[in-house]
Amino acid sequence: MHRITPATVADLFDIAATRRIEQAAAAALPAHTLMQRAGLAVARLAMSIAPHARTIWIACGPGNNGGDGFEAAAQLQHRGFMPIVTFVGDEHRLPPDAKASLQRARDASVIFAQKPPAEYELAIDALLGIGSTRPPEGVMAEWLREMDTRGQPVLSVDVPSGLNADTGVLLSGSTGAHANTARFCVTFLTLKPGLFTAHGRDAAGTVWFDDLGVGDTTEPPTARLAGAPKAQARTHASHKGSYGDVAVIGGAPGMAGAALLAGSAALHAGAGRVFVGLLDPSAAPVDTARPELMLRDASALDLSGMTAVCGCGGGTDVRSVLPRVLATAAALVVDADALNAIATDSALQAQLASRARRGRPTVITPHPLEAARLLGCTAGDVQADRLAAARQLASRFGVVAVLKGSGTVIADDSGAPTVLNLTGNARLATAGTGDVLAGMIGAALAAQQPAFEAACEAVWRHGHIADTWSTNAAPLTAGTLARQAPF
Ligand SMILES: NC(=O)C1=CN([C@@H]2O[C@H](COP(=O)(O)OP(=O)(O)OC[C@H]3O[C@@H](n4cnc5c(N)ncnc54)[C@H](OP(=O)(O)O)[C@@H]3O)[C@@H](O)[C@H]2O)[C@@H](O)CC1
Ligand SMILES: [K+]
Repeated sequence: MHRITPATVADLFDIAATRRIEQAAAAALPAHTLMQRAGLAVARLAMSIAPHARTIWIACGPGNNGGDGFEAAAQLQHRGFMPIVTFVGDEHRLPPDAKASLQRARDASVIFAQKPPAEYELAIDALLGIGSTRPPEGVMAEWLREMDTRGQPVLSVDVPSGLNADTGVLLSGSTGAHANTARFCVTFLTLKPGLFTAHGRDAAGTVWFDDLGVGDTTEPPTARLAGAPKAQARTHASHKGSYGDVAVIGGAPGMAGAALLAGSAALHAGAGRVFVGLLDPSAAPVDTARPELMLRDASALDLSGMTAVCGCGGGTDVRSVLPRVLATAAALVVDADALNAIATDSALQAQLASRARRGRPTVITPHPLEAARLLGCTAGDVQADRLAAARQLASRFGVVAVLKGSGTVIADDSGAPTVLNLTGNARLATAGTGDVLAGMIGAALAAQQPAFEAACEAVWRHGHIADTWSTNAAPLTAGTLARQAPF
């Protein structure tokens, strides 16, 4: 069993693949072995989360997830803890593994109760796993709410109950995201994408993985965790030309700050030279705080040898420069208002899609609403399946798509597994952090990194700054974030 961190490199598998892996493994082992291993893993993690616990509430559901809970109860009872099981379901309709584990819990003299204990030190959620098909309701929903509000740590078995393990969507009725409840999840056989995006990260908390001794699989992964990027060594004899030129195009009247933030981020992320082409004709000719940034009129920049970062603070004015940017930029990051302009203009969409055919790398960085506009759907549709939405964007426009949000998704149209990013936190929920990310990706592209790798690495580093920001330090603003951009 090991803990998943932002440094973890691992494949992720959807529910269908997990079922196939489970079936193959179960067929090769004596009956009930997998569930006994799963229950033991739950008990071990429970003991390490709450070593001094006396009472442990285990809520068990009607399927094999509940079976894992019964098995954990038996194990904890043998180790001198007091597990109290509440069960919702029909004992006679339990699957065979779960039925056997229920018997083992009874044989171990585990206490079964109708209601959760008045006092407990840890709750184990074994209500629903990957077989969750609809929103939990009735007593199940009540117990999930109770776990969420009692303030004691919660350990989810396999997946938080009610969470779709493929998409990370939490079906209504369960909450799972109460900020004051410490949450843990031990997941079995495979890591599931839904644990790491949409509601998944809040609902699961700290994730542990146990392959139940099954080892590697030949199943193709659904997605992957890419881990920490390697530090980029720079040769001594390199010069500013070695790291390329970035041109930020944006900053319509009143919004110069967004373009300057992206420029600052590109600079700190190691770009050789950074130009900022402002769309505001009355903008100051120099940014005295960052004199390294070369401010220009957007229309005066020759982008043919540059990486353009287009859209930051672009307003509606960015529309007029987009045809030239899409046609001429050697490499391109399309962000914010440039994405909104493209979403409403089929000619610009065709131009964007034509870049791949011309061998020009392009990364787009939408948040869910921008993604929805590009796909002609709602933000809710995008959030309902973030991996699918990112893949659709990538294939429709021939780009690398970075779908921002909790568990940023990075997809391209090469057929390579989609990447889910594990860095970042709510410190990034402040204005301008998206501009900083666009600038960081721009710097990586300008240094000739392949677009998918550039996007994955910049997203990881951007989130890592927020993750390692000291709680005693001043709040992390976008300006500070840009200055921390590492290379
Ligand atoms: N077999 C093994 O050896 C191993 C199994 N493992 C464990 O098994 C888990 C998968 O087990 P599973 O397939 O039985 O699915 P699970 O999530 O328990 O629920 C299915 C039941 O819930 C019901 N149900 C669904 N939604 C509901 C709702 N909202 N409210 C109420 N009921 C609802 C559904 O009913 P139905 O939809 O059919 O009406 C069905 O009865 C997996 O996540 C892992 O923990 C691992 O330990 C590896 C070893
Ligand atoms: K569960």
